[in-house]
Amino acid sequence: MKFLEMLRAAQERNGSMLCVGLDPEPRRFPAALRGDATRIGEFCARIVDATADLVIAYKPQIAYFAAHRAEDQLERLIAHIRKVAPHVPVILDAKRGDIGATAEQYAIEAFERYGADAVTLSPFMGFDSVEPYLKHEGKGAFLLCRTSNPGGDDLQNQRLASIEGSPLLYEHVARLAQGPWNLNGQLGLVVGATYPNEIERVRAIAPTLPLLIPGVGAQGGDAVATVRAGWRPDAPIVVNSSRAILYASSGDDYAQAARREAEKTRALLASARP
Ligand SMILES: O=c1ccn([C@@H]2O[C@H](COP(=O)(O)O)[C@@H](O)[C@H]2O)c(=O)[nH]1
Repeated sequence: MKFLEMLRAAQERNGSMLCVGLDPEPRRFPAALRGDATRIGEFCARIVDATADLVIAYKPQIAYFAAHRAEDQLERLIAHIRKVAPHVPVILDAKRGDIGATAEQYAIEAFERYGADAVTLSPFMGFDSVEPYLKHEGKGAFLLCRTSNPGGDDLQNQRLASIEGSPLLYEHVARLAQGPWNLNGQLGLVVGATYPNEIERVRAIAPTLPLLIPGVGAQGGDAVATVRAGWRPDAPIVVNSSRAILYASSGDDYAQAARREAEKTRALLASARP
């Protein structure tokens, strides 16, 4: 099944726009696991077990694994997701961007080593840095467009005077992804929940693309405004929350607490659907 089909199927089956972000930080683990980087995979697997019927996707952020030499645990975690939640797509948040030859290797890493269904990419180096990912049959790629951090303004909100209509950079990225760059029909965009007006603008430019929307929860993005701005019946929105769910409790009940927080967020997102 192609990535977008998987996403639509998971949205339907779990009635969800919520993506749980897997950003494990051993120093924030419950006492029995705290500080132990060898138990990253186990911590995340319990979160997956507790939320598999509530989510549209999982988004492991690779830095949280690589920082602790835990890439092998990430491989096993994704295999675990395949086993307990085969209907839920995995988006590897790696934000890669490099020349074509190197991008080919990054694509192999994401799709063959880890077995991810989609990956996040920086479009900054242009189309030849994105193309190698599109050659992997049925795999998805989300291009950073209007990111959730305040520093996103520095470049993404600059006007491109040399392009017809003088679009802002993030608007231009949205146009490219909706149009000429979307060779395999599996491209999406990353837009921060902290900027609902920009989500609306991106939606106007890219009406059929899936949007990956981080920034609700710990970053304070407005979940209701996000759905109102981005929801379309035929183009999934994938609203990510990581820390607010992973660390809903610092006790042994962390997985149950994560489930309750995920249920709450899923319901809030659903309540905002037009
Ligand atoms: O614009 C972006 C792109 C990616 N992220 C990533 O999403 C999660 C957010 O974590 P929270 O704990 O829910 O704040 C994290 O992995 C970021 O690297 C983003 O925040 N903004």
